[in-house]
Amino acid sequence: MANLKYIREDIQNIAEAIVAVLGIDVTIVDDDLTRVAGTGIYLEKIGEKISGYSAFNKCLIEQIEIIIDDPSCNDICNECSNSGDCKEFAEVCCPIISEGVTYGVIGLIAFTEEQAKVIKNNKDVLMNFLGKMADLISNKIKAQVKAYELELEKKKLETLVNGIDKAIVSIDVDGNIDKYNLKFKKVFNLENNINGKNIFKLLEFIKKPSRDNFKKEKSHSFNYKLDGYELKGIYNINEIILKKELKGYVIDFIDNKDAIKNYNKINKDYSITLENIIGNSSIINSVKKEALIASKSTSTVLITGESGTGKELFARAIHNHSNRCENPFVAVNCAAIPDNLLESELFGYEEGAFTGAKKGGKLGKFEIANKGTIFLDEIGDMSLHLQAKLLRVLQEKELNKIGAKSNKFIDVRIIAATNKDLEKMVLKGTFREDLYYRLNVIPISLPNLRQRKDDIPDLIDFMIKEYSRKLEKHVTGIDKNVLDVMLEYKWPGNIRELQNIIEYGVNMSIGEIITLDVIPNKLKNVELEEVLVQNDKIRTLEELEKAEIIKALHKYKDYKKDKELVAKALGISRATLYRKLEKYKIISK
Ligand SMILES: Nc1ncnc2c1ncn2[C@@H]1O[C@H](COP(=O)(O)OP(=O)(O)OP(=O)(O)O)[C@@H](O)[C@H]1O
Repeated sequence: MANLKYIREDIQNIAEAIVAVLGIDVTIVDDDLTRVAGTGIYLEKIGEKISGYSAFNKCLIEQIEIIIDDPSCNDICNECSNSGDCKEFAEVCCPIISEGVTYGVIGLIAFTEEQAKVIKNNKDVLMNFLGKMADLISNKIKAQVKAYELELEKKKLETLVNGIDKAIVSIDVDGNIDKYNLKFKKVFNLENNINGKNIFKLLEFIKKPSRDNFKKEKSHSFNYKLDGYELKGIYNINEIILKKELKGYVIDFIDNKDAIKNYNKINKDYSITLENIIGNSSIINSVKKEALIASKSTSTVLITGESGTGKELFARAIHNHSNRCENPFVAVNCAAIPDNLLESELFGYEEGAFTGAKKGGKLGKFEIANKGTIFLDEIGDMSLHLQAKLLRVLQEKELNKIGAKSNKFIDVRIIAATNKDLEKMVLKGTFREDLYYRLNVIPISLPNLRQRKDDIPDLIDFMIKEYSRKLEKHVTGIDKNVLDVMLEYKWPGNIRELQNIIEYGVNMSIGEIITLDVIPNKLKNVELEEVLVQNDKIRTLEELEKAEIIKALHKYKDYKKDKELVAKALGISRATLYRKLEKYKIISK
């Protein structure tokens, strides 16, 4: 990227300074033998390619200095194509070299006898002088290369900073704006020229950093309002320190909505769609169809189903299929947050709403989910007081923030979920009937795993792959016996429980196949669980015998001589015990 033509002005000045001192004309050519500077008759020939000047060519190629003091008997001149017409009486030329690369040639040319005499009489001095001039030019080239590299770095940084999806600005120690990216101006609706303006005046919410307390004050929440435009988020300040001296700060800003969007993007269930929810049983397929229809509507959806059946997964898929998918999906677990905090979590509050309220107020989940979807999980656990507030939001589509003077319009799609029987709760008076009907516009009932046993093999396959990858194991499948056990088991914890068992199995497996020995006993002794649960049912003697055998196996499962102890407890021989295990198809370790 270096060429003499980029510093043409500088080298022309050098050429003219030489003529002024020596009275001999100067010409400078680049590595292409194109004249880039010249004096006397060469002034008009700048830009032309020199031809036949073989001394310059030789000087350039061989990186040597050349003096011709008598062209009539000089070998180079004799070979030169221009030898008949040459008007030169003498010449001195020197290569311009920087870091081993030749960038051109500088030469002194005598067009009169007198000038030639000066050259002849001062050969060494002139050669030395010309060498110094060539060095001067090569230093200019180095500076030009540095300036180019710096400009390139600057351009790269500018492109990088503008490509970041975050507003960024740098300021000097007094707060005067130095550099910023496009997003910074866009996010704060700022006018065109903000260079040199003071950030503490422009964005009053920014606190001037104090050096003593800098670490503690690095991050703050902010609330920015300008002509009806409002923005809330977090900003971080970082120091710019050069050679131990504070030179300024870089401030970045995260809009609360952006933060949620980004969270959603990295969350594993972000991209879940109905097609990639595992399961092909007829029951789950018809639920998927209902969910697809629900995704095209804006009405409230109520998803019911036992714990771990995939209610949140379906809620996300509905959101992702809807035309709100580019906007936030905000999940709130109503049971996990104490009632007194849930209100501010959902609806937010204004600054100064109550003692202890945060400066700048707090954004509620409903505001964050604006234009998107809010997922109210475990809605059955919401207090009656909050149920009333939620009902108002649903009816009026307006939000009344704690401490706010007026209501705010919100556009949020609600998907609620519960594993409780809301109808029963309505009858008992613990859930508002009006809210129940408002929520239950599109009901979706998720089957438990017992009702979709056909899906178990696919789910197991999917989970084995997932955990093998995560845990860096090479487990590829399960033993047929394990699958039989799993198909028999009742799965009270549904898919989440299946996930736990597979994760444990993949962890514990030594080989490629998950075998019975890494499967928890509760799965193997299905009947025992039933015996303990259904003790009021009348059973056949065979059923009773089988149950007692399982009970005994369970009791002595951790003993070394378990079969012997079981047989003894049941009052039968070991051989009879084995026969009965075979008969009742009881799997035991
Ligand atoms: N069809 C499926 N394929 C694969 N994984 C699934 C499927 N359904 C659910 N899961 C996984 O099972 C776990 C439980 O699902 P999810 O949290 O959606 O259930 P839930 O009904 O909302 O549970 P809870 O009522 O306890 O909140 C999650 O890790 C989810 O990714």
